[in-house]
Amino acid sequence: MPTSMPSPSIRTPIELLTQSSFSQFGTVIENPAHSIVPRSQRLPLPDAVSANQGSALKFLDVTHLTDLYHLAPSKKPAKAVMNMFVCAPRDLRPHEPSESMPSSWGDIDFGEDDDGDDDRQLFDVSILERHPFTTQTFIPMGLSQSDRHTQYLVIVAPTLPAAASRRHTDRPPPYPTLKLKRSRSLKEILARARPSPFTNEAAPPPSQFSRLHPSQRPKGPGLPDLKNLRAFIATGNQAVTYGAGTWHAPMVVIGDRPIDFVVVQFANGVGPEDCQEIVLKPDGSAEEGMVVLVDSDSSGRVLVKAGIGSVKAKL
Ligand SMILES: NC(=O)NC(O)C(=O)O
Repeated sequence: MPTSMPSPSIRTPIELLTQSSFSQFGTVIENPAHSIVPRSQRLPLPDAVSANQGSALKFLDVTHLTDLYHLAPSKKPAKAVMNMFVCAPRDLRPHEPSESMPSSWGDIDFGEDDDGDDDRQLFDVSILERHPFTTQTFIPMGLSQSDRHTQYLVIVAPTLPAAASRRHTDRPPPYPTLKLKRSRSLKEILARARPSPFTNEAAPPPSQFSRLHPSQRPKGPGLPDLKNLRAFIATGNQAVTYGAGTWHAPMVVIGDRPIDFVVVQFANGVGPEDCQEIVLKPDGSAEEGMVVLVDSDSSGRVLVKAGIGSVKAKL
């Protein structure tokens, strides 16, 4: 994989982080009782059971941890690890008008900072990374839902089809691929045929990946689709899981103080299997590269400018 790729100049507005807006990239973990998304727009709740002698409600399987390291070239097994990231607030630069394109995503209020009191700053996205063989869950500690002075952004991009990535790619990086099986006997071939000559089954047997929850399936080996980059603002009561292979920016804290995150993932210690990075370089004609528009009101609250709740919703 190249270590860098040319990037167009695109300005991306911020969306609210919700399970449905984020579903193609992974999962959002939150107590549904505190969700600010209207019930009609929520995905089905995870199953819950009573626990601790009736004193607790236990939501089951709230995120889908994935370990695909058995498909890694090194075959080195991974172990589950919990790391802690202490993420300092990022530098934002002052808003300047620009010829950059608006993001192709969402219902965008791309106009100049029109409300006299609102403040617009810019975050430059200069690097993306992915963990092809594992999910990665960021759990903020000590941050409340109502904390408006310190929040975090989750910046992600879909994956381009492999063919569209090829012209940028010298050597494909390690990526989970299903191995072609050795040539099969006639009996084995017939056993997979549908309708089956041996049973009444009509549906084809599922592939290894189709058995996985949609958020767990590998995204493909391609480069990030920068034109469809998305930026979400999280509240302190939300944790986030990046699906295996999801291109994302290193965590972006906005505000006054660092956020401590406990980070849960698998790892096998083989550098390019654990983490792959790509630097975004504004291409020759591009003015500024990939930029997230960070709008906030006079109290420092980040404003949501695209997707659900974009009508000047305040977090
Ligand atoms: N997301 C983030 O901040 N960092 C990583 O994913 C990492 O593993 O370094």
